[in-house]
Amino acid sequence: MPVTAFELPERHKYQNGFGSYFETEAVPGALPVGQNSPQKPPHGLYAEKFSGTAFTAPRHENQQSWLYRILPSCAHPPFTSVADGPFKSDKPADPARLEYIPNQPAQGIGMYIYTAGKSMDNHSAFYSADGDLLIVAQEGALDIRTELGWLLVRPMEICVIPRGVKYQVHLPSGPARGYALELYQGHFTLPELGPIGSNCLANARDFQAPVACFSEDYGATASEGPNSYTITVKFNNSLFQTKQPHTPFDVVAWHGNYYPYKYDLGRFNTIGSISYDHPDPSIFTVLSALSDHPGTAIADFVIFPPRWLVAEGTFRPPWYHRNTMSEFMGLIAGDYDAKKGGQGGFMPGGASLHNVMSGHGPDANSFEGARNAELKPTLVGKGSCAFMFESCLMVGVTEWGHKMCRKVQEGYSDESWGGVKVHWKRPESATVDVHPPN
Ligand SMILES: O=C(O)Cc1cc(O)ccc1O
Ligand SMILES: [Fe+2]
Repeated sequence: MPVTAFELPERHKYQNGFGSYFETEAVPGALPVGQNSPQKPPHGLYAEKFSGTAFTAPRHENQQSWLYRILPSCAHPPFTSVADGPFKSDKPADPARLEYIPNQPAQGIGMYIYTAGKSMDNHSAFYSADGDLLIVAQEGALDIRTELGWLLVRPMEICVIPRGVKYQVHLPSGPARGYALELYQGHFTLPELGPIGSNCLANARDFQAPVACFSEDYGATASEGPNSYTITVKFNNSLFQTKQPHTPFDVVAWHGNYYPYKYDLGRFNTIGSISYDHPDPSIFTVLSALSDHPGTAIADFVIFPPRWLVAEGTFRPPWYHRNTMSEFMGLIAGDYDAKKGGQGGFMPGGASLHNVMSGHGPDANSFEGARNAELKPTLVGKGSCAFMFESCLMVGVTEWGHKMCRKVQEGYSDESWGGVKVHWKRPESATVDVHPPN
């Protein structure tokens, strides 16, 4: 079920819809009427175009918003490199001979597990120039102040912060943990529904965009006043910083279809087999980032929410498989029916990576359980939700992910599948030709 609603502050009002064209003003009359860039925008605001696709992208893909703000984003001193940041790429000068290849636009995805113990301060903001960030909250709420307004993202909710949107994260319920997927190309879409029809899975009306909300701390010009606001940017996987005298959260009104949004996973309308066999998990896709090849995603965000299993004569958990796509899985709450938990099991906050063509499936205990289970209608995953980032790209793991995090579970393969039993019984009537001899 959806996350329980409680009284939200005024700033947490939302506009509902996916890929919609919204308009919102925190002060009446702040949006210009009938044009985007009047000679003098209302209330002395600056008009700023914010594009999420190339200007000439086809209409159905085009994403942009117009922001009406107290000062334009360009009003800041130069950025300098953050040499000791986590994405450090600075190297001392050396006499090596170098040749340069032409720059390629970033492609693909990045996957992260985050933990946070303290809120960002009111004078800090961050943005990624590399891609859109899909955040999966697992523990602790994130109250995210963005240039376009606030999003409260609680466990069992997700949000997407598009490339370039500045934001500041607060932790209203204490320490937070979760997962994120950074998409370096394109944007997320809702999956096609095909014969399912015009509703189900994630419905467009359940996506929520913020309303405009601004603060007023500014110097009269870009260079006036103490440079007390720190802006950090992730640019080509390196961090850079600048300080400016005015708040970046000064957007009084905006309109457009390029904006951050959130979604409550409890609203997902899950579809499954009502006859037999286990369908492909693509029926659980919430959001998809398409490649140029139809049906093959750069990234799919797939969830495994509580659902009724009724398939007859069927091995109900996921089958054993090797997948041409890579599968990164996480557990938001509860347990997962292919890995029943306990010692060496899949735990909330944990993750697994089954890369391209790496064989996997239920662990031996889950397999034996499901093989012998009575096939009555069963609610699986009550109070639980696993998810998967699935990609057509092979996934590399950083030094941090391999070693430095010291969280890689020893013996995972053996504990999961070392104990799978042979159930093969050769029929006595069968004649077999075993060659070469063992
Ligand atoms: O590997 C997994 O647990 C994820 C998964 C679930 C499923 O129902 C079918 C295929 C699949 O990869
Ligand atoms: Fe899988």
